[in-house]
Amino acid sequence: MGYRFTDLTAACQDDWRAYIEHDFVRSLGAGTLAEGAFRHYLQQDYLFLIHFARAYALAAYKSRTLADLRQAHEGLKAIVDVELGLHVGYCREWGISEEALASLPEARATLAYTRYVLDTGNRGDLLDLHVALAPCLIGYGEIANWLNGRQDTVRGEANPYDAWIAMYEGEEFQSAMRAELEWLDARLADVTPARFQELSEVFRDATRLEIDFWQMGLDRAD
Ligand SMILES: Cc1ncc(C[n+]2csc(CCO)c2C)c(N)n1
Repeated sequence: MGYRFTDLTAACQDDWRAYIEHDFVRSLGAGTLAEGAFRHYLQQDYLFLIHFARAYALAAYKSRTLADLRQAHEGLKAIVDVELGLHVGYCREWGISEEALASLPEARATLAYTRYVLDTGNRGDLLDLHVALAPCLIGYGEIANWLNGRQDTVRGEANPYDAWIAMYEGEEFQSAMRAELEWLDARLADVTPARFQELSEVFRDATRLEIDFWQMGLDRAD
């Protein structure tokens, strides 16, 4: 007992590194990622964000305390009122119109990942749901930090993907990531070994689905 978030990553170290250090991430950092792959990723990420908002709504439903209900409400508001708008604007800069986004077919990797998260939350409790969301919420912050520590990463105008890195290294995102880490550390502190085992499986599966999401971008898979 006395678990914390880092025990989840330690329990699936190979999958976690394969997610953080994926070829999509490396080439994005180096500025060599094919633009078509990035566009495909951005389009599917729009659908991902919509389902992610639904996951926050589910977190609200699963909340037993007012503090947890408020946290879920804030997450839902942030996505619906701010982040989806920013995403649509960013897509426009990449030549993807809002109309195109509205009629996108959903790729299998998007479908699998988002519905897995929602099913995990439905079947389990709020902690299951947060653990299923953790590779997304904490992984992207870790990815930005990992990229920043690499020699091969190109920053500034020389990298067409610089704005993407800047968003996830930014203080606003990094502080949301730290808050999520604290929330998880507090709850993991008193789970039993059997419960930790269940949660590790959820975390590993969600991490593998993040790997598939990167690969979908690279392969432009539908
Ligand atoms: C496949 C995929 N995984 C994770 C993120 C990152 N992300 C999505 S929503 C959110 C937090 C809500 O503010 C974060 C960090 C992404 N964009 N796409």
